[in-house]
Amino acid sequence: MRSGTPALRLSGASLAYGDRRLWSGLDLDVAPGEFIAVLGANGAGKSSLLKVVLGQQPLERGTVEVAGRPVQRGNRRIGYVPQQKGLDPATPLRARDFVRLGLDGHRWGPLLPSRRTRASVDRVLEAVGATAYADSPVGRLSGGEQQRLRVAQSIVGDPDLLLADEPLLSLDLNHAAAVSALFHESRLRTGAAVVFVTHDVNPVLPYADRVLYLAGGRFRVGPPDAVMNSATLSELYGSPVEVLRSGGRVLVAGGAAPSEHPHAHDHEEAS
Ligand SMILES: Nc1ncnc2c1ncn2[C@@H]1O[C@H](COP(=O)(O)OP(=O)(O)OP(=O)(O)O)[C@@H](O)[C@H]1O
Repeated sequence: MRSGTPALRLSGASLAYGDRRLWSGLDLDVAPGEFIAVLGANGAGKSSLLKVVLGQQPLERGTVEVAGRPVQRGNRRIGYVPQQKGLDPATPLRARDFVRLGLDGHRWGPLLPSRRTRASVDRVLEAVGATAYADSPVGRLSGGEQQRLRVAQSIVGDPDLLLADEPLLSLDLNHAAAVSALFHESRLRTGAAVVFVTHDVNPVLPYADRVLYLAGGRFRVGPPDAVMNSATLSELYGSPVEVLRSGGRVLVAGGAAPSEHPHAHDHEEAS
Protein backbone atom coordinates (compact mmCIF):
# COMPACT_ATOMS: atom_id res chain seq x y z
CA MET A 1 0.00 0.00 0.00
CA ARG A 2 1.32 3.46 -0.88
CA SER A 3 2.08 5.45 2.24
CA GLY A 4 -0.65 7.95 3.02
CA THR A 5 -3.22 5.86 1.12
CA PRO A 6 -6.24 5.17 3.32
CA ALA A 7 -7.02 1.52 4.01
CA LEU A 8 -10.61 2.40 3.13
CA ARG A 9 -12.08 5.47 1.49
CA LEU A 10 -15.77 6.22 0.91
CA SER A 11 -16.51 9.47 -0.93
CA GLY A 12 -19.98 10.94 -1.34
CA ALA A 13 -21.30 7.42 -0.81
CA SER A 14 -25.02 6.60 -0.81
CA LEU A 15 -26.64 3.22 -0.51
CA ALA A 16 -30.18 2.32 -1.53
CA TYR A 17 -32.19 -0.83 -2.07
CA GLY A 18 -34.70 0.07 -4.77
CA ASP A 19 -36.16 3.42 -3.77
CA ARG A 20 -35.29 2.93 -0.11
CA ARG A 21 -32.16 4.89 0.74
CA LEU A 22 -30.26 3.66 3.79
CA TRP A 23 -27.63 6.39 4.06
CA SER A 24 -26.16 9.07 1.85
CA GLY A 25 -23.31 11.56 1.57
CA LEU A 26 -20.90 9.35 3.49
CA ASP A 27 -17.29 10.55 3.35
CA LEU A 28 -14.99 8.37 5.38
CA ASP A 29 -11.26 7.71 5.26
CA VAL A 30 -10.00 4.92 7.49
CA ALA A 31 -6.24 5.04 8.01
CA PRO A 32 -4.07 1.92 8.20
CA GLY A 33 -4.07 0.80 11.83
CA GLU A 34 -7.19 2.75 12.69
CA PHE A 35 -10.04 1.13 14.68
CA ILE A 36 -13.55 2.35 13.78
CA ALA A 37 -16.63 1.16 15.67
CA VAL A 38 -19.82 1.25 13.59
CA LEU A 39 -22.99 1.68 15.61
CA GLY A 40 -26.65 2.34 14.89
CA ALA A 41 -30.16 0.97 15.16
CA ASN A 42 -31.29 -2.29 13.54
CA GLY A 43 -31.68 -1.77 9.82
CA ALA A 44 -29.57 1.41 9.72
CA GLY A 45 -27.32 -0.17 7.10
CA LYS A 46 -24.26 -1.28 9.06
CA SER A 47 -23.98 -4.77 7.53
CA SER A 48 -24.75 -3.28 4.13
CA LEU A 49 -21.81 -0.90 4.55
CA LEU A 50 -19.51 -3.89 5.01
CA LYS A 51 -21.04 -5.57 1.92
CA VAL A 52 -20.19 -2.42 -0.06
CA VAL A 53 -16.57 -2.65 1.08
CA LEU A 54 -16.52 -6.35 0.17
CA GLY A 55 -17.70 -5.50 -3.35
CA GLN A 56 -20.94 -7.42 -2.79
CA GLN A 57 -23.25 -4.42 -2.90
CA PRO A 58 -22.90 -1.50 -5.34
CA LEU A 59 -23.29 2.07 -4.15
CA GLU A 60 -26.17 4.13 -5.43
CA ARG A 61 -23.81 7.10 -5.68
CA GLY A 62 -20.21 7.92 -4.80
CA THR A 63 -17.09 5.78 -4.68
CA VAL A 64 -15.45 3.22 -2.41
CA GLU A 65 -11.78 2.23 -2.51
CA VAL A 66 -9.76 -0.27 -0.53
CA ALA A 67 -6.04 0.57 -0.33
CA GLY A 68 -6.48 3.06 -3.18
CA ARG A 69 -8.17 0.62 -5.55
CA PRO A 70 -11.81 0.10 -6.51
CA VAL A 71 -13.39 -2.65 -4.43
CA GLN A 72 -13.52 -6.18 -5.79
CA ARG A 73 -15.09 -9.37 -4.56
CA GLY A 74 -12.76 -11.92 -3.01
CA ASN A 75 -10.05 -9.44 -2.00
CA ARG A 76 -7.69 -11.61 0.02
CA ARG A 77 -6.25 -8.62 1.88
CA ILE A 78 -9.60 -8.21 3.65
CA GLY A 79 -10.49 -10.32 6.69
CA TYR A 80 -14.22 -10.60 7.33
CA VAL A 81 -16.30 -11.89 10.21
CA PRO A 82 -19.83 -12.25 8.79
CA GLN A 83 -22.91 -11.71 10.90
CA GLN A 84 -23.48 -14.86 12.86
CA LYS A 85 -25.22 -17.84 11.36
CA GLY A 86 -24.95 -21.30 12.87
CA LEU A 87 -22.81 -23.67 10.83
CA ASP A 88 -24.46 -26.78 9.45
CA PRO A 89 -24.08 -29.52 12.10
CA ALA A 90 -22.90 -31.82 9.31
CA THR A 91 -20.04 -29.52 8.21
CA PRO A 92 -17.18 -31.97 7.71
CA LEU A 93 -14.43 -29.74 9.07
CA ARG A 94 -12.50 -29.65 12.27
CA ALA A 95 -12.18 -26.30 14.01
CA ARG A 96 -8.54 -25.95 12.91
CA ASP A 97 -9.41 -26.67 9.25
CA PHE A 98 -12.16 -24.04 9.37
CA VAL A 99 -9.65 -21.47 10.64
CA ARG A 100 -7.12 -22.52 8.00
CA LEU A 101 -9.57 -21.55 5.26
CA GLY A 102 -8.61 -17.98 6.14
CA LEU A 103 -5.13 -18.77 4.79
CA ASP A 104 -5.66 -21.17 1.91
CA GLY A 105 -9.42 -21.33 1.34
CA HIS A 106 -8.96 -19.77 -2.10
CA ARG A 107 -6.93 -22.75 -3.32
CA TRP A 108 -8.49 -25.82 -4.83
CA GLY A 109 -8.05 -29.33 -3.59
CA PRO A 110 -6.82 -30.80 -0.32
CA LEU A 111 -3.57 -29.36 0.91
CA LEU A 112 -1.22 -30.59 3.53
CA PRO A 113 -0.61 -27.63 5.78
CA SER A 114 2.98 -26.45 5.98
CA ARG A 115 4.64 -26.06 9.35
CA ARG A 116 4.22 -22.28 9.02
CA THR A 117 0.50 -22.61 8.28
CA ARG A 118 0.06 -24.90 11.24
CA ALA A 119 1.89 -22.46 13.52
CA SER A 120 -0.27 -19.53 12.35
CA VAL A 121 -3.47 -21.52 12.90
CA ASP A 122 -2.31 -22.67 16.34
CA ARG A 123 -1.45 -19.08 17.28
CA VAL A 124 -4.91 -17.69 16.46
CA LEU A 125 -6.69 -20.71 17.93
CA GLU A 126 -4.90 -19.98 21.17
CA ALA A 127 -5.60 -16.24 20.91
CA VAL A 128 -9.38 -16.86 20.73
CA GLY A 129 -9.26 -19.54 23.43
CA ALA A 130 -10.16 -22.36 21.04
CA THR A 131 -7.18 -24.68 21.50
CA ALA A 132 -9.22 -27.10 23.59
CA TYR A 133 -11.66 -27.75 20.75
CA ALA A 134 -9.26 -27.35 17.82
CA ASP A 135 -9.88 -30.91 16.61
CA SER A 136 -13.65 -30.96 17.16
CA PRO A 137 -16.08 -30.89 14.22
CA VAL A 138 -17.18 -27.23 13.82
CA GLY A 139 -20.86 -28.07 13.31
CA ARG A 140 -21.11 -29.51 16.81
CA LEU A 141 -19.67 -26.48 18.61
CA SER A 142 -21.78 -23.87 20.42
CA GLY A 143 -22.66 -20.53 18.80
CA GLY A 144 -20.04 -18.71 20.85
CA GLU A 145 -17.36 -21.31 20.09
CA GLN A 146 -18.10 -21.07 16.36
CA GLN A 147 -18.01 -17.28 16.60
CA ARG A 148 -14.52 -17.39 18.08
CA LEU A 149 -13.43 -19.57 15.14
CA ARG A 150 -14.84 -17.02 12.67
CA VAL A 151 -12.77 -14.36 14.40
CA ALA A 152 -9.69 -16.60 14.23
CA GLN A 153 -10.32 -17.27 10.52
CA SER A 154 -10.59 -13.52 9.78
CA ILE A 155 -7.23 -12.64 11.34
CA VAL A 156 -5.11 -15.70 10.56
CA GLY A 157 -3.94 -14.27 7.21
CA ASP A 158 -2.85 -10.91 8.72
CA PRO A 159 -5.16 -8.90 6.43
CA ASP A 160 -4.74 -5.15 5.77
CA LEU A 161 -8.40 -4.47 6.50
CA LEU A 162 -10.54 -6.31 9.04
CA LEU A 163 -14.32 -6.08 8.72
CA ALA A 164 -16.26 -7.54 11.62
CA ASP A 165 -20.05 -7.73 11.67
CA GLU A 166 -21.12 -8.02 15.29
CA PRO A 167 -18.33 -10.41 16.19
CA LEU A 168 -19.24 -10.25 19.88
CA LEU A 169 -22.69 -11.81 19.46
CA SER A 170 -23.07 -14.98 21.55
CA LEU A 171 -19.87 -14.30 23.44
CA ASP A 172 -19.80 -14.17 27.21
CA LEU A 173 -18.25 -11.09 28.82
CA ASN A 174 -14.78 -12.58 29.12
CA HIS A 175 -14.64 -13.73 25.52
CA ALA A 176 -16.17 -10.46 24.26
CA ALA A 177 -13.38 -8.57 26.02
CA ALA A 178 -10.76 -11.01 24.71
CA VAL A 179 -11.99 -10.81 21.10
CA SER A 180 -12.12 -6.99 21.20
CA ALA A 181 -8.57 -6.93 22.54
CA LEU A 182 -7.51 -9.38 19.84
CA PHE A 183 -8.64 -7.08 17.02
CA HIS A 184 -6.76 -4.29 18.76
CA GLU A 185 -3.57 -6.38 19.06
CA SER A 186 -3.96 -7.45 15.47
CA ARG A 187 -4.00 -3.88 14.21
CA LEU A 188 -1.03 -2.97 16.42
CA ARG A 189 0.95 -5.95 15.16
CA THR A 190 0.11 -5.76 11.45
CA GLY A 191 -1.14 -2.21 10.90
CA ALA A 192 -4.53 -3.51 9.77
CA ALA A 193 -7.44 -1.09 9.81
CA VAL A 194 -10.45 -2.40 11.75
CA VAL A 195 -14.10 -1.64 10.94
CA PHE A 196 -16.08 -3.18 13.75
CA VAL A 197 -19.90 -3.27 13.70
CA THR A 198 -21.35 -3.63 17.17
CA HIS A 199 -24.51 -2.95 19.12
CA ASP A 200 -22.56 -2.42 22.30
CA VAL A 201 -19.76 0.12 22.14
CA ASN A 202 -18.47 -0.73 25.62
CA PRO A 203 -16.24 -3.71 24.83
CA VAL A 204 -14.44 -1.67 22.13
CA LEU A 205 -14.44 1.68 23.91
CA PRO A 206 -10.81 1.27 25.03
CA TYR A 207 -9.71 0.66 21.42
CA ALA A 208 -11.97 2.63 19.09
CA ASP A 209 -10.27 5.68 17.58
CA ARG A 210 -13.55 6.80 16.06
CA VAL A 211 -17.21 5.89 16.02
CA LEU A 212 -19.38 5.94 12.90
CA TYR A 213 -22.98 6.18 14.08
CA LEU A 214 -25.73 5.54 11.50
CA ALA A 215 -29.36 6.45 12.20
CA GLY A 216 -32.38 7.45 10.15
CA GLY A 217 -30.37 7.76 6.92
CA ARG A 218 -27.83 10.10 8.48
CA PHE A 219 -24.55 9.60 10.30
CA ARG A 220 -22.02 11.13 12.64
CA VAL A 221 -18.37 10.19 12.72
CA GLY A 222 -15.73 11.24 15.23
CA PRO A 223 -13.90 10.24 18.40
CA PRO A 224 -16.13 8.22 20.78
CA ASP A 225 -16.68 11.10 23.21
CA ALA A 226 -17.61 13.50 20.39
CA VAL A 227 -20.29 11.12 19.03
CA MET A 228 -21.50 9.21 22.08
CA ASN A 229 -23.05 12.16 23.90
CA SER A 230 -26.65 13.27 24.43
CA ALA A 231 -26.47 16.39 22.24
CA THR A 232 -24.95 14.66 19.19
CA LEU A 233 -27.18 11.58 19.26
CA SER A 234 -30.35 13.63 19.98
CA GLU A 235 -29.55 15.75 16.95
CA LEU A 236 -28.84 12.68 14.82
CA TYR A 237 -32.06 10.90 15.81
CA GLY A 238 -34.15 14.09 15.88
CA SER A 239 -35.55 13.00 19.25
CA PRO A 240 -34.21 13.07 22.82
CA VAL A 241 -31.45 10.58 23.50
CA GLU A 242 -29.72 10.36 26.81
CA VAL A 243 -26.15 9.13 27.00
CA LEU A 244 -25.06 8.22 30.49
CA ARG A 245 -21.63 7.25 31.69
CA SER A 246 -21.36 4.95 34.63
CA GLY A 247 -18.38 2.97 35.88
CA GLY A 248 -16.53 3.58 32.62
CA ARG A 249 -19.49 2.28 30.57
CA VAL A 250 -21.63 4.21 28.11
CA LEU A 251 -25.39 3.74 28.33
CA VAL A 252 -27.69 5.05 25.61
CA ALA A 253 -31.40 5.50 26.36
CA GLY A 254 -34.07 6.45 23.82
CA GLY A 255 -33.41 7.32 20.23
CA ALA A 256 -35.94 5.71 17.87
CA ALA A 257 -35.74 7.81 14.72
CA PRO A 258 -39.16 8.69 13.27
CA SER A 259 -38.62 6.37 10.31
CA GLU A 260 -37.76 3.43 12.54
CA HIS A 261 -39.98 0.88 14.11
CA PRO A 262 -40.50 1.84 17.78
CA HIS A 263 -38.73 -1.23 19.13
CA ALA A 264 -36.17 -1.48 16.37
CA HIS A 265 -33.62 0.38 18.45
CA ASP A 266 -32.48 -2.35 20.76
CA HIS A 267 -29.05 -1.16 21.63
CA GLU A 268 -27.42 -3.34 24.19
CA GLU A 269 -26.10 -0.17 25.70
CA ALA A 270 -29.67 1.04 26.23
CA SER A 271 -30.94 0.60 29.74
N1 LIG B 1 -30.15 -7.18 -0.56
C1 LIG B 1 -31.09 -6.44 0.02
N2 LIG B 1 -32.18 -6.04 -0.67
C2 LIG B 1 -33.13 -5.27 -0.13
N3 LIG B 1 -33.09 -4.82 1.16
C3 LIG B 1 -32.03 -5.18 1.90
C4 LIG B 1 -30.98 -6.00 1.37
N4 LIG B 1 -30.05 -6.18 2.34
C5 LIG B 1 -30.50 -5.50 3.43
N5 LIG B 1 -31.69 -4.90 3.17
C6 LIG B 1 -32.46 -4.08 4.08
O1 LIG B 1 -31.70 -2.92 4.36
C7 LIG B 1 -31.83 -2.55 5.73
C8 LIG B 1 -30.46 -2.46 6.35
O2 LIG B 1 -29.94 -3.77 6.50
P1 LIG B 1 -28.54 -4.03 7.23
O3 LIG B 1 -28.44 -5.50 7.43
O4 LIG B 1 -27.46 -3.34 6.50
O5 LIG B 1 -28.80 -3.27 8.61
P2 LIG B 1 -27.97 -3.30 9.96
O6 LIG B 1 -27.74 -1.88 10.36
O7 LIG B 1 -26.76 -4.14 9.83
O8 LIG B 1 -29.02 -3.96 10.94
P3 LIG B 1 -28.88 -4.94 12.22
O9 LIG B 1 -28.39 -4.09 13.34
O10 LIG B 1 -30.28 -5.39 12.44
O11 LIG B 1 -27.96 -6.06 11.84
C9 LIG B 1 -32.73 -3.59 6.37
O12 LIG B 1 -34.02 -3.07 6.48
C10 LIG B 1 -32.67 -4.75 5.41
O13 LIG B 1 -33.88 -5.47 5.41
